[in-house]
Amino acid sequence: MSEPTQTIEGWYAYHDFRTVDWASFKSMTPEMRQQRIESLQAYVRSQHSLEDREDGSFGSYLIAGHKADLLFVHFRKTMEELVACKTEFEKLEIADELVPAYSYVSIVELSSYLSKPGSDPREDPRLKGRLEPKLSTEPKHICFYPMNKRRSADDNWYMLEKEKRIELMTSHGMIGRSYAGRVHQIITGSIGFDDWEWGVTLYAHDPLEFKKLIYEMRFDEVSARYAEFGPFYVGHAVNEGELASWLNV
Ligand code: VOV
Repeated sequence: MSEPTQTIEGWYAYHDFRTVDWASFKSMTPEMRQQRIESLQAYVRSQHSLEDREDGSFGSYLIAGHKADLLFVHFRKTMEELVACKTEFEKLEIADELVPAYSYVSIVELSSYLSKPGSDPREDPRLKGRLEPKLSTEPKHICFYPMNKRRSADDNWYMLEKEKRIELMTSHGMIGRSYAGRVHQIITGSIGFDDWEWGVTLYAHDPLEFKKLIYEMRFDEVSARYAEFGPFYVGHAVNEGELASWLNV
């Protein structure tokens, strides 16, 4: 049996994708619509104070394409808090018009592939920021997709020797690092939590960087041979004011 890789976990993550029921929204009186928009604005405002208290983080995004209209990303300290924030959202007046499109439950994960032998990665002062990411400081554009490492008879990631996995992840890390300052990644582990093994959340100032990076990684052995991907979502961050004008009909 090959040796499992040690991982360090941070905040729990809930990616909540929604589609707007425009027909229902348009059929309302302007007052009813306004009331619902204001309920969402107040909610978004309240979520931003999480970061000040270091209790979690939150981001709201508009999504391109027909798979979803909106994405709300929640980071929390515990799984219970993650469940509670879902319930809190469902109780908002506007929740009936924001139909669930997709969701993903995971936890921020750092693996020890590239840590120096004998070192304790927890002593790295940069670790807290990586395990407890502040979404308010991320670049505007977001890309999310879930993925697996392949477990087929010929190409089984989980049967590779640790040394081979380190070699492959080193090459992966080198490609990733050549995008430093252009793409920032948050890798969340989801084995036992959701249908895929990892969630990949990328941030960039220019969405074209997502395509460039993901394309380049497809040629790298760890992605070319071992990666399997779920649906891709791309969009950009909006504050409560932009969200309100976007919802206005
Ligand atoms: C900015 C881009 C970027 C950078 C710098 C980067 C670096 C790194 C490092 C250094 C490490 C290992 C240590 C750790 O920190 O965990 C990882 C780990 C991981 N990655 Fe990565 N990755 C990036 C980007 C990046 C992308 C675009 C993808 C999707 C792959 C693709 O083909 O679409 C990805 C996936 C992952 C995964 C699933 C893991 C965990 C694998 C496991 O088996 O445990 N990743 N990644």
